[in-house]
Order: sequence, then C-alpha cells, then structure tokens
Amino acid sequence: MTTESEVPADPRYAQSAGKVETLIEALPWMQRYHGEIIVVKFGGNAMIDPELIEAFASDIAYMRYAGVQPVVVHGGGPHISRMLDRLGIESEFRAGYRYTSEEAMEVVRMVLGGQVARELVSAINDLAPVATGTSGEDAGLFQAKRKTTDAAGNPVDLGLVGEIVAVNPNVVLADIAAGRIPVVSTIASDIDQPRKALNINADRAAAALAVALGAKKLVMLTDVEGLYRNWPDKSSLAAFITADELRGMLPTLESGMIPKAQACIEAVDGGVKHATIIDGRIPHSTLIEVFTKEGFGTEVTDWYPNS
Ligand SMILES: Nc1ncnc2c1ncn2[C@@H]1O[C@H](COP(=O)(O)OP(=O)(O)O)[C@@H](O)[C@H]1O
Ligand SMILES: CC(=O)N[C@@H](CCC(=O)OP(=O)(O)O)C(=O)O
Repeated sequence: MTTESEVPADPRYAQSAGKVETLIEALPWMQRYHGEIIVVKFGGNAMIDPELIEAFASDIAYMRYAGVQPVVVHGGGPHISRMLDRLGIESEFRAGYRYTSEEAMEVVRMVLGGQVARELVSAINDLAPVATGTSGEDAGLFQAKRKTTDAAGNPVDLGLVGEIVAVNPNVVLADIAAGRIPVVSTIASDIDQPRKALNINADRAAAALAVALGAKKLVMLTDVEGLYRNWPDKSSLAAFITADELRGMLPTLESGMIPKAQACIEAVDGGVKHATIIDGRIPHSTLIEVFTKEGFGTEVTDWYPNS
C-alpha cells in the first residue's frame, strides 16, 4: 500500500506548481469580482504600442470569461495630437486639458470614434467577439457643459471641452446584460446645445461612468508607475492615498496627472471603492491588478488599508 507521503514527486507537477499557484491565487479575486462591473480606462500613451494593445485585449477577454463585467473607456490623446499635427491644426494643453477649437473637435470625434475605438474593438473581438463601440453621444450616455475653470477654480478658456453633468448608463447596461463588452469613446453631447459635441478628458469620463454604473473598481492605465508624491522623484511613488489627501495635492500636480487625480477623487467620492492608477507600459498589468494580490501602482480609496 502506498501512503500519500510515499507518492514520488512527479516532475510534471514540479513544472506546473508555479502556474497552479497563480491560478489558485486568482480565485478569491474572481469570487470578489464575479458578476461585478470593473471600468478600465486605457490611456492613449499605452495605446501606441501594438504589443500592449494585444496584451490589454487579452486581459479584457480574460476578465469577461472569468465572470467579471469589464467596461473599457479609452483615451487617445497622442492619436489626436498626431492627426491634428498632420492636418496643421494647432493644439495646446491648458491645465491638463486640450484646448479644443471647432476645427479640432471634428478631428477629436473622428479619431476617437473612427480610429481608436475601432482598433480596440477589433483587438478584443479577435479574442472575445462581444466587444462593441459606443460613443458618449449615443443614447444620452454623457451630457456635458463647457468646462470653464481649472482644478483650483480659476477661469480657463478650453474651447469645446466639456465637464460631464449627467450620465445615462442604460446603453452600457444593456450591452452588459446582453453579454457584450462596451468600449466607450469620450465625446459628450452639449446639454445647452444638444446637436453639438464636447471633448471630454477620458479619465474624467471613466470616473463618471464608473460611478453611474456602480462599478466595484476603476482601473486607469497610464505611462508612469502611478502617482508620485513629489513628481518627478521616482522614489516617491504612493502605493495608497486617500481621496482627501489627493484632493489636497491637486494644486501641486502637473499636466495629465491633474484630470487623472480628479477622476480618482470623483470615483471614490461617488462610491467606487477602489480607483487604481497602474503602469500600462507593463504587458498584462490589468490582469495582475485585478486577479492577483500583487497590486501595484497607486490605489486611491477613502480609507487606509491598515487603519
Ligand atoms: N505627480 C505625478 N505623478 C505621476 N505622473 C505625473 C505627476 N505629475 C505629472 N505627471 C505626468 O502625468 C502623465 C500621465 O498623464 P497622461 O499623459 O495624460 O497619461 P494617459 O495618456 O495615460 O492618460 C505622466 O506621464 C507624467 O508626465
Ligand atoms: C479634454 C481633453 O483633454 N480630451 C482628451 C481626450 C482623449 C484623452 O483623454 O486621451 P488620454 O487618456 O490618452 O490622455 C484629448 O483631447 O486629448
């Protein structure tokens, strides 16, 4: 008779032990997020590398097949800048947002909905043929007002940049209920002139959508490790920060981190338990963030984990 302790070590097991460990480690996270909505914002800077797009698409497909309801909100700042450049239209960032003229707005709408969303939808569909592109202009998804002040409340002229004032998530909820993966472009209808479109920063739109959907988590991919307390000092990465602390830091932040921080605050204030800024330059960072205890980048919550 052979007892358990006498079973010879099977080299096949030794080889797969690490893989098994990873799969088992994912189990509590799969349980936690089963059937829950997770909004993932894919930033334009991570989107210029085709390899990262493929890895991101597989992470989203994986989440969907693991029983999570992913909703993708995409950026595309670098794509818009490149096209504006090609067309000889000047573009300038003010207080972290793109000053958007009438002429630039046409390009923003075309690039986000016609190029970036298409590319992402087809990459996901290659693995999980259920992705569908939706513009914030569709079915009243995003309604916005012209944005006229910066993070400190000082007046700023941003042209056709909008701030979301109402979200009707029904179109996204219907897609989720039908088993689809919504991929959302961040254009809004102007609430004061409904036939006009406004350019919405994708981080802010992702947060507003996460709140309206009652998402469990908001994950934002970007081109740095996370939020640095003393930018650009790379040793000052914040692993955790509360929404209140981040609010206090807003006046010290620069460029693209301003809307990202505002988005995290808005999400947490709106009831999303975790808003995380992660490094989109690392392939499969979304999967690692959602399904492992690794947790990297910066997590914004309304409490400190060990308090
Ligand atoms: N405190 C900070 N921590 C991290 N990044 C910061 C900070 N302040 C400014 N930044 C800048 O914000 C950028 C990220 O925002 P952005 O370029 O809009 O990214 P994305 O296209 O991914 O949305 C970083 O590349 C960095 O240059
Ligand atoms: C108002 C405003 O700034 N809108 C952004 C929309 C795209 C975006 O946010 O893209 P990233 O996430 O890649 O930065 C823009 O025009 O660049």
